[in-house]
Amino acid sequence: MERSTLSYLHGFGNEHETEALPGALPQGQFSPQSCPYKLYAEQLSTTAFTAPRAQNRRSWLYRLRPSVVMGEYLSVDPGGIRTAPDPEGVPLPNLLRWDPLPIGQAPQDFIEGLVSIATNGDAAAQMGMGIHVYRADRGMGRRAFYSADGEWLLIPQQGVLRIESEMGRLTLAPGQIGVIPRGVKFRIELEQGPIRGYVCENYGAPLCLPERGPVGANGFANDRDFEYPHAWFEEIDAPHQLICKFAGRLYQAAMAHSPFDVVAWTGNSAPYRYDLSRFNVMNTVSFDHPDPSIFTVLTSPSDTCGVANLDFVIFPPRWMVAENTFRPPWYHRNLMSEFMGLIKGRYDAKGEGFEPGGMSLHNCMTPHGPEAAVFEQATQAQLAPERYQDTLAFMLESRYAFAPTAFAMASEHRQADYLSCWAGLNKHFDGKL
Ligand SMILES: O=C(O)Cc1cc(O)ccc1O
Ligand SMILES: [Fe+2]
Repeated sequence: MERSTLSYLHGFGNEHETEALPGALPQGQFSPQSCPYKLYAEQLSTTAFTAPRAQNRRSWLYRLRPSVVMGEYLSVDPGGIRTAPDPEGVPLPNLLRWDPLPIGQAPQDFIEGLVSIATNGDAAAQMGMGIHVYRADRGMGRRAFYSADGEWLLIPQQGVLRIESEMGRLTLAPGQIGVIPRGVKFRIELEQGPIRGYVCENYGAPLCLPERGPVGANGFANDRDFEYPHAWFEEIDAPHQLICKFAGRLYQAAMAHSPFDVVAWTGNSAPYRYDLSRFNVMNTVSFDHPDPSIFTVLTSPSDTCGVANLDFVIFPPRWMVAENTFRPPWYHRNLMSEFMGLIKGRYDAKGEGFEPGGMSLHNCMTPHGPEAAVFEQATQAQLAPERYQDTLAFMLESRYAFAPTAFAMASEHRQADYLSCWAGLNKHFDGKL
């Protein structure tokens, strides 16, 4: 497999500018009468034209042909891909957990291997998300994809992939995340396969960095660590297939050339990646277990201040120093619904059963917390400073309850006995202090 060494532009949401050929970007204006190299100018708006300036996202693309030069969209089978509201999906209060989905026997590319696990909200109302698992052992070749339904957050768990997009190329390995804005055409190639990971298809407001509040001007995910691709293009006049996800359906359109023909672009909406090891972890240095919102990497706000459409939260390697404290996550019930995955290692509330590549769903107000063995250990341990090593879990937290898909409910990889990991939580109360 080819291994690429790509360089990147830095800074979250910056007004980046990049050209694959010198002088390809028009200077001083976006839309001159004729563009350098006789390219076509095309604006890509991923927020409304009139969105407030701080949230407004758009880029100008300078390409060999405008995107409209393509065949008609024809409806195709969506395979395992589902979108909210999913008629087969029922939001359930039950605690649910899945073992990792195997990568499979038949050769499949990123799109062919996609299967949806849960959805929430309503794509048409631009709220909520779809959660999918991707599995692939070959690249997409002359197939390209975009979603009109939402922005795609890729969370790799195995293998190394390369996002080849209209706006350039990025590699992605476990421990990194990638975000592809709504509408941006891309294909996934393999650098080191097979690949497996999670996708969060965000129907709502584009992900942005959370506020820092009293923490100050630095910390958590720092803007400078977000990496954007340099412009890259190919000039291939041969048949390509464009697949589009629109209003929950999949369509396919023929193209007589590569859609990856953008020679230069400028703007603040483009795919980006972030290495989760750059997350500057904040936590207590005194006592008690803070809310996991301290680990929010990116958030998609809803229309209610402080109540997210979606928070992407991680549980990274860190020192644990809390004194006289039950250190694992507390037992709790939560307005927000929690979907979790594991990239590597062990998660501190669970032992065996929550494996890398696995998933759990704890919906709105469903009680949960550490399993019995973790409780025993945590209440008796000597509380010395301890480093949580080689571990990386994540949570997609949302105000909207999740509906697992029919596939996820029927899957042989769903753990029917998940509840039993709490069964050993016996009563210790004896009426005495
Ligand atoms: O339920 C979970 O495991 C996620 C979680 C972790 C934590 O440290 C505090 C609250 C919470 O929901
Ligand atoms: Fe929780």
